[in-house]
Amino acid sequence: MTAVRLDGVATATAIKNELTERIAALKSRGITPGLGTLLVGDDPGSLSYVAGKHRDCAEVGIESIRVDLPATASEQDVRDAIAALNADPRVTGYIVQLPLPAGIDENAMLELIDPAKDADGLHPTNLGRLVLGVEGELSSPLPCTPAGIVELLRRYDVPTSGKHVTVIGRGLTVGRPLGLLLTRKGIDATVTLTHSRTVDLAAEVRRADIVVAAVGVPHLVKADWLKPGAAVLDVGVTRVGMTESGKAKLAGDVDPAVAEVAGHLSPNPGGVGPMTRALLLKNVVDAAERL
Ligand SMILES: Nc1nc(=O)c2c([nH]1)NC[C@@H]1CN(c3ccc(C(=O)N[C@@H](CCC(=O)O)C(=O)O)cc3)C=[N+]21
Repeated sequence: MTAVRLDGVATATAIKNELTERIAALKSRGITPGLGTLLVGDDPGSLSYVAGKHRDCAEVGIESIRVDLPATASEQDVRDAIAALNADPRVTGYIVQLPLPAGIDENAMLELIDPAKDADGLHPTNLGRLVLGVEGELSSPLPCTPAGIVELLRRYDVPTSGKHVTVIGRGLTVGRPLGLLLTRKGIDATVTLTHSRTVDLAAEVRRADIVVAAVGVPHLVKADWLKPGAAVLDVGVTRVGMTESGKAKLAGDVDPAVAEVAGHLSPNPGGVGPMTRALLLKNVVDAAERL
């Protein structure tokens, strides 16, 4: 068997095309959506993700405002930058790129974000609305990677209702909110949320119809762990060296041999990463439409 490729690049392009019309409609009402990014330090991965987000904005006609602080920035510097983003009328939504350097209290910084401008859905109010299952008028931004994963499954008609999903990783940006999203009414999956203390991870993966790997352990998920035909989403990325031309060599959380057993597989790169960025743009447009 060779798995159907869950093409995140093509799907993200489709989403961006849909957003372009909504952005034009906002502009005709005099509202220009603007995405702010706050990056602290010079981690090469984070620099590359932030650059990608600004490229995406340019592509769809969202203004983008970039704030970069040096790795030596104090917590007060970060507080000040967040206050400035909250006050800046050009910024209709923004993200604080994670992780922040050691010594800066990440949770405390996330609490300072104006929930109405929280493009990542990581402010406690918005995470709380995800737990409450608030939908409609007050609907909150969803964390971008979980929303991107669910959207990728939906657009490829991979059923979730009543299906068993094993999520590997309990981090703030992926595993933990993904468990909440997948168990919402309308998505209706049964979720096993695993982590570094899980006993017999292979057994938890083996009973899954859908496996989401988001831990940053290269090639952790093996072909012989899978139920044949399962859908596999490879989210983690680890820099495992450099190519001769000086580009970073990246490895996902899923062993490439999984493609022979899985029914669907998201490549990495080219899978969930571009979807994360597309859903970030959607959060920005949603927030601007609520203005
Ligand atoms: N507050 C916050 N929100 C985030 O959403 C957030 C974050 N912090 N910190 C880091 C992680 C990681 N992340 C990625 C986004 C896009 C790609 C992506 O597009 N990757 C491309 C390849 C890399 C590239 O083109 O630069 C791909 O998978 O095809 C990867 C990783 C968002 N994150």
